Amino acid sequence: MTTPTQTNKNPYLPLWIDFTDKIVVIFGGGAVGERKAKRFFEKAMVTVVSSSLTPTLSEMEANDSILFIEKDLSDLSDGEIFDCMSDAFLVIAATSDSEVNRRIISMAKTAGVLVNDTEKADEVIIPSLIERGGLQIAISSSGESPAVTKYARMTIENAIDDNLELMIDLQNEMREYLKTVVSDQKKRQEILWDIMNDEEIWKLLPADFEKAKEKAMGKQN
Ligand SMILES: C[C@@]1(CC(=O)O)c2cc3[nH]c(cc4nc(cc5[nH]c(cc(n2)[C@H]1CCC(=O)O)[C@@](C)(CC(=O)O)[C@@H]5CCC(=O)O)C(CC(=O)O)=C4CCC(=O)O)c(CCC(=O)O)c3CC(=O)O
Ligand SMILES: NC(=O)C1=CN([C@@H]2O[C@H](COP(=O)(O)OP(=O)(O)OC[C@H]3O[C@@H](n4cnc5c(N)ncnc54)[C@H](O)[C@@H]3O)[C@@H](O)[C@H]2O)C=CC1
Repeated sequence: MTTPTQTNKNPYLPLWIDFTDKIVVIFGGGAVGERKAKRFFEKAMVTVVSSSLTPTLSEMEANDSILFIEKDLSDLSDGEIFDCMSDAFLVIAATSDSEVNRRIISMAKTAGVLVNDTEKADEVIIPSLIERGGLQIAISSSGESPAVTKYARMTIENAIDDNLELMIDLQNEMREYLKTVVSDQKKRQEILWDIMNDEEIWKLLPADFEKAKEKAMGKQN
């Protein structure tokens, strides 16, 4: 019998997770560990376990942006590695020693902690990310070509309207306001799309937000 999951060969799905107060433990403080630390440090609590750090990671440690545990992982027992990841929500295996990475991944799986393998697409993939205020676009090639993922990010960044963040602010204010004055959801939806498709509002946004809002307010009549 064929189930829907069996016909869909790509097993990945994106999720948006709130990382506040979550612990991310990155093993390996090289170029890749640094890129991953930059992704997470403003949202989560990041610990880097490594025998060395890049200059940028050292600076981040000095600023208390990350916690650094200086260890040669080859010298550690399984128990000691477990201790490093015991409170983690996500573990990232990013050392240049493949054997060490395999050990970390197998231990994280045993401990039931989510794990990102930087050497191949495994349980968790770290995507490319575009952020414009509340809007986030995550991109992945399911591990098939990180270069294409990066290229797609740059292409999409160039295609995004510069004023998207301002439109998000306006839409957010308008949708909250409309909920209080227009009881019919379909009508609210129509008004919001009317605002979105108004060239003049897009032009007003960077010049005069209040004027753009005035014009948007006029749409409810
Ligand atoms: C599976 C994955 C594991 C993971 O989650 O880390 C992984 C694996 C590997 N990447 C490798 C190489 C490169 N990685 C990049 C860039 C990024 N890699 C990222 C994610 C991922 N990389 C995950 C899959 C993502 C997906 O699904 O598409 C991004 C999106 C996020 C981030 O890391 O921040 C970030 C772009 C950020 C941005 O700028 O937008 C470039 C581009 C460049 O720098 O030019 C290159 C060189 C070119 C190339 O090889 O394509 C190698 C070594 C290959 C070798 O030995 O030859 C492996 C191991 C392997 O798979 O062989
Ligand atoms: N996912 C991705 O985007 C990419 C992944 N890779 C993979 O990422 C891994 C790391 O690559 P880079 O950061 O460029 O290497 P790197 O050489 O810049 O850094 C490796 C780090 O691991 C640490 N390390 C190595 N052995 C250790 C041990 N026994 N104990 C403690 N720390 C140890 C080193 O001190 C160093 O900080 C490689 O396995 C590579 O295949 C490479 C490029 C991109």
